[in-house]
Amino acid sequence: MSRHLRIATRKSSLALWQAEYVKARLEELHPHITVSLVPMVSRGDKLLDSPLAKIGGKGLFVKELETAMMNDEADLAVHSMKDVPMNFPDGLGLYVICEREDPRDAFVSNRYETVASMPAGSIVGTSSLRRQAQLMARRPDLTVHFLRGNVNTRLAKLDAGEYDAIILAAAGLMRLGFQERIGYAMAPEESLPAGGQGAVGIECRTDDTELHELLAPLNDVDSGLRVRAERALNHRLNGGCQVPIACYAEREAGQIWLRGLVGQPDGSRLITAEARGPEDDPEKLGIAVAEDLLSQGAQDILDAVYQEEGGAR
Ligand SMILES: NCc1[nH]cc(CCC(=O)O)c1CC(=O)O
Repeated sequence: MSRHLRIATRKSSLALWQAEYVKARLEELHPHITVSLVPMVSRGDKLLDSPLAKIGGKGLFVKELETAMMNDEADLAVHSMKDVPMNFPDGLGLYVICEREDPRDAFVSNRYETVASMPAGSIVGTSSLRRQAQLMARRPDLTVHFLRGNVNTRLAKLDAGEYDAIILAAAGLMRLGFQERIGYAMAPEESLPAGGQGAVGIECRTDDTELHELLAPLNDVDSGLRVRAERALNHRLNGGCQVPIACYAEREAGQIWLRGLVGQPDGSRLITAEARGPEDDPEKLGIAVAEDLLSQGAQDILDAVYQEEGGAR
């Protein structure tokens, strides 16, 4: 079967890396197909300098790619699972979750080895309320400053001396060849990752069964089960990557072990929950852990964050 496939992708270096990765895998698996990239600018990219939390909206990074697929200008889109909303427009679906890269957060600094060794008053850059909440809970004496932009921009701002340290996803650094910049990968106990962090997913049209077959070998069962549990938790809490929700699933002794956390952005309160459940129903486990968090008052924290976003912070 010969076919030409078009991959819709954002233009950031990380998005392009991920699209090139899927292109290479597809061409290696299926010598008779050709693959090209259709790079495009998403609303999220145009707004990179403003706090995404404020301009609100999940799916800021995927909408343009979805429109391209629906208009038959592209056949598939490659996403960081962390940024993909739970629900898909009619006619599109998520068909593959690829093998997950390191899901942990990375501590990056030119001055200090660890969070613990930073003196009081040190400035840490991140724009993730999830990272901020967990950092401030441990070290209320540190100062968090806003930091957005793609991976290269963030490293450049660190190197310019604007921050004593920054925290970003290990996966993005590793994919772009910056692994030597990682001071250390933070254990889930120190910084529980965002749902889906480190995993790449592939979205395409539901009626393109020929493409579904071509994509099938890219699916990684282990990563898929874990990310499904995490996404179910996020979905139950109605959260995207702009809210202080963390969750991380591992497989252990034939079960899925899911940990979840909702944190007050200033670190004054962290709500945690965890549970183990059967591998045949990751969604049920995700919902159960989410409901445990809700029963402990997570909604109050989330409501306050949403209110802040809607306002003129
Ligand atoms: N929210 C932006 C984003 N989306 C995916 C990644 C990193 C790679 C990944 O999780 O697959 C990043 C950057 C970061 O959080 O540092």
